Amino acid sequence: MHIPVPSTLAPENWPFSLEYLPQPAYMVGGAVRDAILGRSREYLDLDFVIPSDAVKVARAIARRYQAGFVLLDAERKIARVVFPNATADFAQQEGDSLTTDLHRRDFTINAIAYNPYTQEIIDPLQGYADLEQRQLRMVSPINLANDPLRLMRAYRQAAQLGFTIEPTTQTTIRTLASHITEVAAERVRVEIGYLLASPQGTPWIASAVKDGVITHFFRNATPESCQKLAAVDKAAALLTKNWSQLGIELQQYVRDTVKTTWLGIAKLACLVHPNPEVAEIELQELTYSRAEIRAVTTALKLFPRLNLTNMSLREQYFLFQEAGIVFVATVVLALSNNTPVEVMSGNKSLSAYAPLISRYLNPDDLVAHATPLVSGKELIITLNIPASPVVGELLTEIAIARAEGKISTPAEAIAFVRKLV
Ligand SMILES: Nc1ccn([C@@H]2O[C@H](COP(=O)(O)OP(=O)(O)OP(=O)(O)O)[C@@H](O)[C@H]2O)c(=O)n1
Ligand SMILES: [Mg+2]
Repeated sequence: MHIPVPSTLAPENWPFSLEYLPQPAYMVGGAVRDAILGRSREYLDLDFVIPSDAVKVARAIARRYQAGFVLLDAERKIARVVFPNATADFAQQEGDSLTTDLHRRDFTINAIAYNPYTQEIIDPLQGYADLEQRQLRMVSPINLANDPLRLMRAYRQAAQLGFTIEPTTQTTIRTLASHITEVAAERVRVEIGYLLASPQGTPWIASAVKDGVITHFFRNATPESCQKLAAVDKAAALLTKNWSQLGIELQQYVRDTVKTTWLGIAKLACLVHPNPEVAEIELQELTYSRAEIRAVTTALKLFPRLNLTNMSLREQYFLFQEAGIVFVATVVLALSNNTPVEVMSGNKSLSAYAPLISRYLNPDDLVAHATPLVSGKELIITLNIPASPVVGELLTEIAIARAEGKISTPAEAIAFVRKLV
């Protein structure tokens, strides 16, 4: 079958010139797949297969373009060149022909090659037909067993591409599910991260749970946990509709080294064991960062409190102190846990959170974003008291009294604590 070459594949769109590639050289993987699908990629990530000297080629290109160079796998000869707006991986061809190399890959849609010199698409596994049918078909069961991360990649790519998993492939994945434990935890975490971040991720996480691919990491994950994920999606959509700023925050995480968004944190909280201590162990084993683990356990601990009615200002103050920036994930979790998916469309339950959300979104709010009227040092000097935990307690009382409108100046704060000590 003749497959038209998408213009987006052309070397003019690459971050380096074709003349630096030996002949032959092939582009493979996600970039070819996505170009054929007409899918635009926010970040250019190219994969090349080169019959020999792949690492040398990569090194030469990195040098010529003053780009970053990373030797990814010395044994299999894979190197990465990092450009300002793109990454290109150069891998030595596996086996003695391109066809052999393509036969060692995970899914047929990822085993299509493009020869930039001849402008040919090479598709020995009929990946194009599967692209047209929008399905992930394994190249072979052995390939899945050889690198069991591929079991999870199936769900992740189905979610990202809006594809289905071809039935025989899915049956094979179920059979091989227990092999997922052979994979480095970090690689698993990355796949779970993609699934959590994908707008279509929830039904595919549910499939992966059902097929036994995720349950080795989250032993408590059940079909009910997956219903909670759906409720989180719905809660996030509702909150976002009413408070657009929350929508922006849900997609963000303070530290950019950490990829999990607040929405992802809320979803993780549905998958982990409900006991925060057990959850912590599960997340540690998956190599989540301390910040991510703390975010999940904090949201788990705090969300029931958001469902209390008539919280005093003092209670609200402590809630915000403990939650900090995890408030966004906590409120999503509270809304999703409190209300069944079917009735969540009514605004009744939503309005229960409105006062807290307004406080959180107002940087001048004295309950959610308390700033000190006086410092601990000032208290120690003015009141002539020793440094001790009492100072912290007094500062808290000042902050609460200020939020309650009882005091508003440093002088009033000092007078207020004099009566306390
Ligand atoms: N466990 C893996 C990882 C990758 N590949 C092959 O290597 C290619 C490039 O891998 P990668 O960049 O990780 O995935 P992509 O399919 O390119 O998807 P993405 O859009 O996430 O980059 C894949 O298309 C596939 O052919 C594989 O067979 N098995
Ligand atoms: Mg890729």
